Amino acid sequence: MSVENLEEAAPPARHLGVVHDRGTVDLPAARRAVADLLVALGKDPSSEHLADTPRRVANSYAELLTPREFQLTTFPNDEAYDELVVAKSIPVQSLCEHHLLPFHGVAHVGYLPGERILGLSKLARVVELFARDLQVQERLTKQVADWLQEHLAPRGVGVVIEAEHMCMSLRGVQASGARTVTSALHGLLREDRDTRQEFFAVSGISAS
Ligand SMILES: Nc1nc2c(ncn2[C@@H]2O[C@H](COP(=O)(O)OP(=O)(O)OP(=O)(O)O)[C@@H](O)[C@H]2O)c(=O)[nH]1
Ligand SMILES: [Zn+2]
Repeated sequence: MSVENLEEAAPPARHLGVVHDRGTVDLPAARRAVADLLVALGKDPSSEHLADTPRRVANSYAELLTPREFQLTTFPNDEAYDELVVAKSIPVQSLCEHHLLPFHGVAHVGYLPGERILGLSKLARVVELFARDLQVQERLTKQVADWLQEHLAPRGVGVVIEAEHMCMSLRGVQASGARTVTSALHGLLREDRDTRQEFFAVSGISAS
């Protein structure tokens, strides 16, 4: 089969451009601010050990706050697959907007296909899209669910995030190991008890 024929035989994929503009990081200003912070903390940013720290910290925040764009690739659900699709234990790491400290854990993202199915990697990419921001876990969970409902129009969506917050572990109450569980549901996963319980069971969450 020629290359052209192979391309013709490939399943039709639909690409939706995804741009999520939430402002840009001003790196020089961030570097200056980190140097000021070091001084405020009683440290000397001109010492050999700290000389490059403002640059590293500014770059780190820029990386953590800049979502990677991607194409939302979907395919026709030609086989009329009508059971849950769940991507389990997607690593999630984000920054708490109260303390600028990380929270990290896993996300379980599921949907009940309608007319189209989604390229599986996109479930993890949607989590990352919203995780690279200053967040609270509740908002992050809901943004992922809302976005999938809006862009994929499935018969249902479920998102569970389990995460440990460094602001709760390293400082303050120092509840190291405590994990927060949040969920957001749409469509049949919200309305139909059996479907919801199946999603929670597959995600390893007991839903009595
Ligand atoms: N709801 C929610 N709260 C969060 C999240 N991340 C951090 N927090 C909480 O945000 C709250 C901020 O409360 P404050 O009392 O203003 O901050 P604080 O004095 O540093 O509080 P402590 O952590 O209790 O010492 C804390 O209770 C954090 O645990 C999150 O994702 N969701
Ligand atoms: Zn916090």
